[in-house]
Amino acid sequence: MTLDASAPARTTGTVRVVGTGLLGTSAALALHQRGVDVVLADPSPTAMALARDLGAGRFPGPDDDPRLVLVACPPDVVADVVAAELASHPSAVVTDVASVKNGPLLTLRAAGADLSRYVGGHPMAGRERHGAVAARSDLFAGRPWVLTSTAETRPGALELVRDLAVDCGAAVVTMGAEEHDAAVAVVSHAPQVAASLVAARLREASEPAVALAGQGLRDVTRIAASDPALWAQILAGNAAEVADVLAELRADLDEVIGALRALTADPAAPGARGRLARAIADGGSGRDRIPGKHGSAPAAYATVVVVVPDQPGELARLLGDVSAAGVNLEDLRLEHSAGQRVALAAVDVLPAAAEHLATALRAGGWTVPL
Ligand SMILES: NC(=O)c1ccc[n+]([C@@H]2O[C@H](COP(=O)([O-])OP(=O)(O)OC[C@H]3O[C@@H](n4cnc5c(N)ncnc54)[C@H](O)[C@@H]3O)[C@@H](O)[C@H]2O)c1
Ligand SMILES: O=C(O)C(=O)C[C@]1(C(=O)O)C=C[C@@H](O)C=C1
Repeated sequence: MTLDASAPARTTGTVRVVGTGLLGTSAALALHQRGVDVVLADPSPTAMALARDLGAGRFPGPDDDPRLVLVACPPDVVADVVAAELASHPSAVVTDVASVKNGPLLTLRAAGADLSRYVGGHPMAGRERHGAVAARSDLFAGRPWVLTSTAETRPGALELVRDLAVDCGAAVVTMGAEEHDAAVAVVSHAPQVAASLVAARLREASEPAVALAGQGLRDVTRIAASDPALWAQILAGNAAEVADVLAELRADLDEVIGALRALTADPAAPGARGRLARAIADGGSGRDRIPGKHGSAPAAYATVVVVVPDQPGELARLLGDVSAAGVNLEDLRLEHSAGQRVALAAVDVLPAAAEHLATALRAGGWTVPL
């Protein structure tokens, strides 16, 4: 998805982005592309220079007077950095993007920071990579961006931060910091632990076993490649909530293990198959609740599978042909099989367009298995 960079930005004045890694540089790129004056700051001169060279904004000058400061540094220093920015820019509204919200808020309140000018934030978008080089201007497009204003927040501050999030292409959701932390424990933090633990089982698997890995394993373990230092901070910052979700997960796992042990002892163990089926069905019911694009209900897309030769430019050619067929691409997944010189592209489109697309691609010389 691309943002409409030609539409005028709602954000006016200078935005100072502190922490020019993945999140900070992605927001800076989105804002700068829409004409917003973006100033970049990071204790790492390399991170700052990279962000500038990628087109995310400019270096700070002596006369900068930011209207808005976006803090995108690691969670364990976020409260200190927000407090310092509130103090150094006494007329600016300060927001942040840290994945935990209640701990930093309590620290700021205890330190006597001016909370009237602080609005906590958390875009529900990211990647398993970090640093400016992984940044993308469309990272937030269509994704929820949580804002956690408080009773102390002064009028207008929330709207200013809302405009920034909207200029980045996000859909703003407001909630309290505690409610946020409980929610992300279920939808982000416990899933990260589960993915990492599943992937960790692969360390001792034999080479022939790992070579059989298919798309299911890749889907479940993508985020296992996340940054351990960042996640240690996130999990520690939301420890009680994440522990509660994981304890429920452990109880469910114990049920499944119990059923499997019962079947090992007696292949006809009464109730065991039912418990296994329920575990899978419950997962399906949970998954069905995940919203689709723009927070809407998941659309039931049809998938057209296309064989793509493993050569430079082939995927771009396929995307060009999908577009030339007049079909909107809703999603795309690539499946590589070990030792094969082709990949399978699973092209998701609206059901009404699937047959037309398959016919058009076959006519264009693509192999589209029935
Ligand atoms: N990675 C994700 O998927 C994701 C998604 C949503 C929110 N977040 C949150 O965004 C924040 C940044 O994460 P990221 O993935 O961009 O990490 P990152 O490692 O890519 O970038 C962090 C940047 O902060 C800088 N930094 C370190 N200490 C600093 C300090 N004291 N003051 C200012 N800058 C400092 C680093 O030099 C680095 O450039 C974190 O709080 C994280 O919880 C991350
Ligand atoms: O998609 C990813 O790779 C993410 O890391 C995204 C994700 C998430 O769990 O959804 C991870 C942590 C952030 O705080 C917000 C977003």
